[in-house]
Amino acid sequence: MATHAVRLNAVTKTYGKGVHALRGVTVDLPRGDFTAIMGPSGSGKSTLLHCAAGLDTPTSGTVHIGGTELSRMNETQLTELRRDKAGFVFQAFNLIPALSVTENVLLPFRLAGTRPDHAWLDEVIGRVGLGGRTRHRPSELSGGQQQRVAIARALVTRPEVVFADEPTGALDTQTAAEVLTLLRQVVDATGQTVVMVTHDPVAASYADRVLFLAEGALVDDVYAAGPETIAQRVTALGSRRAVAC
Ligand SMILES: Nc1ncnc2c1ncn2[C@@H]1O[C@H](COP(=O)(O)OP(=O)(O)OP(=O)(O)O)[C@@H](O)[C@H]1O
Repeated sequence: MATHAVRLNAVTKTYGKGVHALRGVTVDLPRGDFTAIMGPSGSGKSTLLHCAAGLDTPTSGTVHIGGTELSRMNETQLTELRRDKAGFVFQAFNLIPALSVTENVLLPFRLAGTRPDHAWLDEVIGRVGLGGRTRHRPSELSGGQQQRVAIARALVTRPEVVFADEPTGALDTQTAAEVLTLLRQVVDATGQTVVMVTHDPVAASYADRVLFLAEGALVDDVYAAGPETIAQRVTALGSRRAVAC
């Protein structure tokens, strides 16, 4: 079995004729690791996440999720791969307003036409602390609770990896801390792999490893770092960029 959850090899992404969003990114994201991706606006964080998750296709290079290589897949195969092997958490929660908490969490099974494992469903809903709210609609929940529903939905299929794009971007500091603690617990308790894009050094400090991107290239990484160290590295990226310009 592959030791990496995700492997990128020499991944480039060029938009149109001249926007080099990724310039040859090579990185392994080991199973059971919580990785944060940081970098200035426009450095390629979301593009990297989207290429790693099969939401976008690299211009060149290869992406593996587990043992599966994505570049040879057609759109239908990629859709199935995303459904079976990836979970997604976005800044905007992306819940269906007319559905209850349980129905939102079960959505991946509804879309796939498969049966859920109800014991795991109950465990996931309990884990995110929504056991007493299963019949509520998203509008009856706080932002943090809605993001917990999205996290449960991302976990319920037992994906190879959970991709989170600014999951705390719409939350206040306290609620963000609760959501990040939850993600950390999920990684520690279940060995889940999480990859998270964030602008926030405090959010990134919950990760095992932080990757730093500048102008489409991986330029730095750090393990088990606190917010201050991470913030210093981000500042250093800014000056490196200014020098490069
Ligand atoms: N669909 C697209 N078409 C053209 N250019 C794009 C597209 N998506 C991204 N880009 C460009 O690619 C570069 C990287 O964008 P990306 O969104 O990955 O950066 P980011 O680091 O996630 O930025 P932010 O922190 O502002 O969200 C930017 O120059 C952006 O303008």
